[in-house]
Amino acid sequence: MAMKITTGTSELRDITKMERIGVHSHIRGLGLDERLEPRETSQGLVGQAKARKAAGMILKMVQEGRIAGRAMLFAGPPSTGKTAIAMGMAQSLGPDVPFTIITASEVFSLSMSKTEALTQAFRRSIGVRIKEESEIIEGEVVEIQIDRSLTGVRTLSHRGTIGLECVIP
Ligand SMILES: Nc1ncnc2c1ncn2[C@@H]1O[C@H](COP(=O)(O)OP(=O)(O)OP(=O)(O)O)[C@@H](O)[C@H]1O
Repeated sequence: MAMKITTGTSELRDITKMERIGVHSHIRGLGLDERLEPRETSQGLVGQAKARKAAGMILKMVQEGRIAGRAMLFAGPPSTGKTAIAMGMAQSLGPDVPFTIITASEVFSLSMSKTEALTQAFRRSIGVRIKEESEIIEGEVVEIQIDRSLTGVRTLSHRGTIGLECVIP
């Protein structure tokens, strides 16, 4: 796929997000058995047995509703699987649990305030589904009446009425 790289901030941000999704797209869970023991290779993860088991124990407490609103800190050298295990936890919690990545450089960006960056990340994380319902009235327009002021003075806003001939089932 061709990608255009310009100095525009939004385009650069999109590419970063796509790359991050790509490098972890093989992860579908923590790869644990029913006793929370890590399978050697499972759900896209391999090795890191102790870390996966520890993450699985926390995950079980979350699933059972025993902990909520807490944070986990993953520490370790670069590229050792911290993000991968966090992604595995989110995947195990199901499709309704969004995985949101936010980098320090986004929070300290010059183009956006810290509050705005954090607000956007929270909005992505809470995964609110907005359902909008609207009533549609179908019919044939039989009359259009625009109300004009009696003095003849033009105003910016006009009120009017549209008459519809409808068939009500
Ligand atoms: N145990 C694992 N099994 C399979 N793939 C893994 C495992 N650990 C890491 N990876 C993959 O290796 C790459 C680097 O891992 P990841 O980005 O999770 O490391 P990190 O510790 O979060 O790095 P950084 O500190 O630089 O952010 C990613 O593509 C990730 O999916």
